[in-house]
Amino acid sequence: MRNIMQPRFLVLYGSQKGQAQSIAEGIAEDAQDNGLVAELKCLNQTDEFNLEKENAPVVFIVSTTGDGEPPDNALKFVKDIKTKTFSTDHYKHLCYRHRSRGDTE
Ligand SMILES: Cc1cc2nc3c(=O)[nH]c(=O)nc-3n(C[C@H](O)[C@H](O)[C@H](O)COP(=O)(O)O)c2cc1C
Repeated sequence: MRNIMQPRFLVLYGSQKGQAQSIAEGIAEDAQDNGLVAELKCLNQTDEFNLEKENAPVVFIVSTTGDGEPPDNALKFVKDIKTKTFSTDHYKHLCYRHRSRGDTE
């Protein structure tokens, strides 16, 4: 059971071949070892996180596949973000870091 006093953050990953997922899992394990609670979710688990209301820090770990494409399990998330129109302060509340995985610039 989660101790409500433990600082929580959210780790969201998108991964085609597993490397980004493995890094995300490593972050979650390290967090647990250091007294933090990391909720690990794939970006396609959209009913299990809500960035509109998220007040904990969010870490995105996302790889690139194809020709600069998002991985299959991040496609819907990316498509939704790209097709919606947001106000400039829509995600102002969000504290996040993004780590991309790829082999080209
Ligand atoms: C088929 C394929 C396509 C890739 N396309 C890109 C790309 O367009 N840009 C890039 O920076 N890296 C590309 N990469 C490199 C991957 O992003 C990199 O190996 C990454 O670590 C894979 O993470 P994953 O295992 O989580 O999918 C590609 C790799 C593969 C196998």
